Amino acid sequence: RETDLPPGPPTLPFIGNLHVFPREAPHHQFTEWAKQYGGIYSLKIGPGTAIVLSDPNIVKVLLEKRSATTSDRPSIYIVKLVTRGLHMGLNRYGETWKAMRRAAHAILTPQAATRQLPIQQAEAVQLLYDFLNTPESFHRHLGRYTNSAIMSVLFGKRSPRYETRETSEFFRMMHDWAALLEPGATPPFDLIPILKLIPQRWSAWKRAASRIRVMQRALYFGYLEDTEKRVENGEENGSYMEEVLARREEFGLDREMTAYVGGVLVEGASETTWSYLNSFILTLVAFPEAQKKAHEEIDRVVGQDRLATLADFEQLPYIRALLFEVHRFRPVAPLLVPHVTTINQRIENYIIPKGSTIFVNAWGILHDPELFDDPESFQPERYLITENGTKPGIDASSLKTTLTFGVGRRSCPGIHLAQTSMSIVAMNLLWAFDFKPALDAQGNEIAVDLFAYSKGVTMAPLPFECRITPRTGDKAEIIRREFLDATDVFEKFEFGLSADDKAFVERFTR
Ligand code: HEM
Repeated sequence: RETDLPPGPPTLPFIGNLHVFPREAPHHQFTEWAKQYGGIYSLKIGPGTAIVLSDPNIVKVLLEKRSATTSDRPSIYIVKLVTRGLHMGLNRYGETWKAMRRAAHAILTPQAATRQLPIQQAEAVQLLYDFLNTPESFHRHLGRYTNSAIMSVLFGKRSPRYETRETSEFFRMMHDWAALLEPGATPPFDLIPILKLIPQRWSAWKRAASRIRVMQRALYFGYLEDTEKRVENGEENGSYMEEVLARREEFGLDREMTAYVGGVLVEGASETTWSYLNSFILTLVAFPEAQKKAHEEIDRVVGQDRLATLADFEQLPYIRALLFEVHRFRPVAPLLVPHVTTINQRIENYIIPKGSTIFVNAWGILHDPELFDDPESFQPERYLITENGTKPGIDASSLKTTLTFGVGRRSCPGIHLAQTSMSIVAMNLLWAFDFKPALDAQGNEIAVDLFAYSKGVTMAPLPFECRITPRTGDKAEIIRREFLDATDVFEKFEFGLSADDKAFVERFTR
């Protein structure tokens, strides 16, 4: 380890800290090391350097104030093989990324999220309807909802069922793509470049990369062509990609870039929102007291006779606090997505060399007992006491409630859309249902496991069971009626449905 670097675990010759680098749920080990080495420490990965930040003040200085020079991403060979430099979320910081990001910003404004409220609200109604009919499949319903909602606002085309081709094929592709990106899933091409020369016929990873590339392109170009056809037929429905297509030249996007802007936004939105909403339900089941308070609040403000709308959200401080607490308690991306510095950075008395990978240990920050009272306990109230949930009386102004959406120029462009859609869904799920532990054969409650999570770069609850029941018979009736009333909104987003999709849709509207 170079003498100017922040401290870190002892290294071995050549490999540095590679032998102790955690392969599963790295945020836990990163948080343990933070206790030992502090809010900024370093890891040597062969000749390269990784810096781990667990101090919100240092995160603010390095990633926010110096965002112009800390917004690169690591160069990952397998990403290049699959996307050839077209992935906004994983691309290096450069002209292609800038053009894509410009387009994403132009369409994902808070006002645009409001314009898309009718379809978001209608998709949430279908979610309630699906929960009502087959509550045991809630995990799948959430998957359909998140994918269909983002597909509707981006490409103007919804998926009435999880089995609808666009949704099921998308999740199949994402499953394989995420598996390929997991640390350790491929040989260390980036550390030992000679491995890149292995021919495809001897390399299962290269074959997987080619297969995923084909699937990804078929989906993303397919979405785009469907939108173009709709526009040609005069069937615009205000979807965001209609605007991107119209302003393509202004944004500096060629056809490949345009298809990938849309596709990568669907990637960014689907699994994150899905995993967040699963954590939301998991915590409601695990913490009945919090659920009771949220129920009381929504009954007081919204009443029994109508669904909740975004206009109610401001009147629901406890539910807003509950949503922040879910982000804190189980952040979707506990280490965000790694950044890379493009110049040498001097910070405290250290020098971080150009090209170092920077991990923001969001998990460590949000579970730091110096910042949060009893951080392992679930307490929405903490966000009613201080704005960012930290202990009263300490100076934690560098820490924003949006940390889980990233920092600086690479922070999440979908934040407004995500917050709007998750607020609508969370309010209405609380309005409509009780969430209770599943029962075993003897009728005893089975406690949910708050630690049963996937162990990769993002964390999602492993499938769990629970009992979801409508809170009153009237509410069940209101949901059925609202679902029928949503037909008019849905129709503008239903194109090219398969025979099975059509049969499904017609069953309810006839
Ligand atoms: C619960 C919901 C979501 C969470 C927790 C989340 C979180 C994140 C995080 C942590 C990052 C990396 C930030 C960084 O590097 O500093 C990110 C990036 C990104 N997110 Fe989200 N996100 C969510 C929803 C969405 C939605 C709805 C969209 C699309 C509409 C989206 C699209 C993206 C994209 C394209 C990037 C890459 C940005 C870049 O590298 O320039 N995300 N998100």
